[in-house]
Amino acid sequence: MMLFGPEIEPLDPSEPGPGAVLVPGWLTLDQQSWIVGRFREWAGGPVPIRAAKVRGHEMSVRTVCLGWHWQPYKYTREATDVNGARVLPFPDWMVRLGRRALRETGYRDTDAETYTPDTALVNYYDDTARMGMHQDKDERSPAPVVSLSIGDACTFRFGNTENRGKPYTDLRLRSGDLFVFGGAARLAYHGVTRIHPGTAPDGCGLDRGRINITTRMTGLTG
Ligand SMILES: O=C(O)CCC(=O)C(=O)O
Ligand SMILES: [Fe+2]
Repeated sequence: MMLFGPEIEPLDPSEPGPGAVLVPGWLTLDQQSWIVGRFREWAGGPVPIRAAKVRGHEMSVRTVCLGWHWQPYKYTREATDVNGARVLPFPDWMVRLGRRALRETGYRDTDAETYTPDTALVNYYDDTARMGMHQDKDERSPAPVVSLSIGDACTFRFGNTENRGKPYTDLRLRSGDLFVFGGAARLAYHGVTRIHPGTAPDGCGLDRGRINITTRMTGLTG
């Protein structure tokens, strides 16, 4: 396992790079299954989970948002591309979790304490879902993205900030893993090339598929 913070030199070119930190098994099984319970509530609405449409094509991933609603390629309070309802508020426990994530991945205390994520994209992947290489760049704040994974493992491709291609590193994100990307890695291209069905651990709360939660600071007001 490799663990380094944004202020530390990259350890090895095969590692994701400065600002990107993977912490395997960060969430306990109890925490994972509790979060899956919350996911089932969020998925029901007021804005039900849906596949966002990119240039007329539905994504294979289905997403429900908290705090701000993301649609290609903007954030709004109301899900104008779904049913017009206002999204659920961003939960306080997720702010605390995000701050702890930064503290425990080598971010400076001041960065961790001021981290106030105000949106979460909660993605559900079935066996065949994927996510193409992209940057998370609809946020105006440079604050890190905190990513939590539950359920089946995936191959997560973490690339460079210039383009979708090489160099990139293929990582395995498993149930309970924390991945943080900020600093020099904040605008790195990344995607999910495949799900590994049947790899969810007993007790994580999910029998099939994968949940990924990313918390972000939009930098928006209103
Ligand atoms: O599922 C993942 O691990 C990544 C999700 C992602 O990149 C996103 O929601 O923007
Ligand atoms: Fe992303």
